[in-house]
Amino acid sequence: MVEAVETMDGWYSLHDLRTIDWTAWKLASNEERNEAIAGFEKLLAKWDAVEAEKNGSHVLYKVVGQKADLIFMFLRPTMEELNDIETELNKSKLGEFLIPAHSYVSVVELSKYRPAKDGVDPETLPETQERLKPILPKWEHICFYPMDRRREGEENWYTLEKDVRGKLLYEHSKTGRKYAGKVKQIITGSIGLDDWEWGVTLFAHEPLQFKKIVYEMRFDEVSSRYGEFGEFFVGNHLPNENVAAYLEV
Ligand code: VOV
Repeated sequence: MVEAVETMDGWYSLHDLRTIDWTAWKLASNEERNEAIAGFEKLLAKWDAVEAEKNGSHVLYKVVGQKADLIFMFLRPTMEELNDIETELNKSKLGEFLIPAHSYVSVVELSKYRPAKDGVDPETLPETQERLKPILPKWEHICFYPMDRRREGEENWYTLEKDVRGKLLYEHSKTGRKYAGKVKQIITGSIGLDDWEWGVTLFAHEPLQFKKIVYEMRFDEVSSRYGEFGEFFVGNHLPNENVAAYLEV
């Protein structure tokens, strides 16, 4: 019988994409706009405080292209907290000008393909815990897309033996390691949570590195034979101090 791999699961994740209703925003009075910006800055400060306490993490980027204007990624210990964040944003003044564009629910995931070293459960290691509950990098660019492992005829990931899958992912990790310092990845599992099986969130200082790593990985067997990909979203970092200028009309 083919064996599933045990996963280690960390913080829950919500990718929340919004389009700004610029027409309504321009029609709003100065007071309304100022109130919306001040309220949003308060929310950002609240989320920053959660991050400083290491009880979660978040990032905000401006999406390039027409799929959305903003992409938030929130990480929290529970799904309830993700729900609270969405609701608070929806009820906020700025929320009146935000049109939902897309969302994705998942959980930070690492898998136990490698045998335990000296009988130590990797999940107990501090470095594993740090990767399961990561403080998201605030690098200049983000790239997010969902993916599946193929389940068709001879190309069925779910009928491969675990050691074969482990070997293919090891090859994958060797390609990934070439991008150390250039691309940072957060893999979130979404089987049973959203429409695809994994979310891939990449951060880079240079957007071209997204194209390079994704292209190079297409030739790894784990992607060429077993990878299916959804819609891609890319964006540029929006630091708190630039929010007011970004929203100025
Ligand atoms: C940026 C570099 C990078 C590095 C170092 C890296 C390493 C690793 C390791 C060591 C492992 C296995 C153990 C674990 O941690 O789970 C993985 C696992 C995984 N990866 Fe990866 N990956 C990277 C990057 C990276 C990218 C760019 C993608 C998208 C693939 C593409 O073609 O567009 C990806 C996908 C995944 C997925 C979906 C999984 C889970 C697969 C599953 O079937 O269980 N990944 N990955």
